[in-house]
Amino acid sequence: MSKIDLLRSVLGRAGVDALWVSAPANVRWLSGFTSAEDGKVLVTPGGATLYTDARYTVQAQEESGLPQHIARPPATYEHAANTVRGLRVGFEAESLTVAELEDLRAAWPDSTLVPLRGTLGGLRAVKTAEEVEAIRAAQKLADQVYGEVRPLIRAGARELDIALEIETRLRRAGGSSAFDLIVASGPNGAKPHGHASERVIEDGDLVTIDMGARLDGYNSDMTRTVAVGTPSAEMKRVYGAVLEAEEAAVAAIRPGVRASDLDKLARDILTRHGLGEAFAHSLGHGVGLEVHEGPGLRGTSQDVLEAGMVITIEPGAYLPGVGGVRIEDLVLVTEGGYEVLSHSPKESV
Ligand SMILES: CSCC[C@H](N)C(=O)N[C@@H](C)C(=O)N[C@@H](C)C(=O)O
Repeated sequence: MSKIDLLRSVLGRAGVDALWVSAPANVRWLSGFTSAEDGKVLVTPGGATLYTDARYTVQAQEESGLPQHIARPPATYEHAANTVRGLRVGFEAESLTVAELEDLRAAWPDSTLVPLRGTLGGLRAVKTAEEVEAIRAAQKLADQVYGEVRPLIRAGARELDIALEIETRLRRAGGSSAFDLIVASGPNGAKPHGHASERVIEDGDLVTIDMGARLDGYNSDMTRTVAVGTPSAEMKRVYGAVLEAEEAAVAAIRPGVRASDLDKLARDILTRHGLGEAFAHSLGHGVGLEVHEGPGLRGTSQDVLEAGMVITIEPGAYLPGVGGVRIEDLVLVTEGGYEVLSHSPKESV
């Protein structure tokens, strides 16, 4: 079944006849068109059209097999008005701006606009074999670059210099950084998203490196925390607890497991070590065309793991003024359980 047909099969359940797709990752997934600047797809019972502007005429022809219409709003909306007349048209509540919604309402007076959440995200959570290979390739590049840069993480180096080395090597290999790199040393490790600063790494620091490669549009995500010299007994204990939680959560991955149960499993372990409050975020998330996508591995998640999902498992513990630890693997859910896609070593601390 094509992706468009798969989407049509869920639109009825969502209570709409058609969908106006505006989130760049969803546009790309449906149409193959890669520009995040200007691309929309209208899916109706009888067809699907890719809308973009004249800067992307050639690119759209090269990348997408969908029929295309080149225009800028409001001409885009006026062109689509005939097609959507009398239809209930879903729109992506998480990505359409209020201004765009107002313009759609003005241009489509004879349609009913219905806000939808997660319709395409739900479909994208289970990857095709090609998508899994793309993510595997991105992670392979990340593992290679991490291995090259690991010897540079030592006392006297600045966090920024480590980040620059990683970014440069990802670029040279034809990829890019999937997100603003996290290199957080010593007390900076207490910030889960401590972006690389001018801080000079000191003897005794733990250093958290959270990095991802983006290759052909697909992302990877992995975190390692390493010791420079000998860390304090307290941070060694924290590292051991986070590693225990991470390994236990990975080992519990299989189709049918509730994402919220996995989060609880890891959280309970950290709580037993007195670090429940220090685990300040969710256990993990899906990874694909976006670094953060479905399923969500958090306490409130309704998601259930399925074979073909690619997820992260990344417990952490953050102690303000002291430091932090996060350990993250990228994992494919398989029919029989799981396959860890990230292969960078987890060092003993
Ligand atoms: C801004 S991209 C950061 C990527 C990083 N590896 C990451 O996923 N960090 C997690 C702590 C995170 O942001 N988790 C989200 C899903 C959350 O808990 O809300």
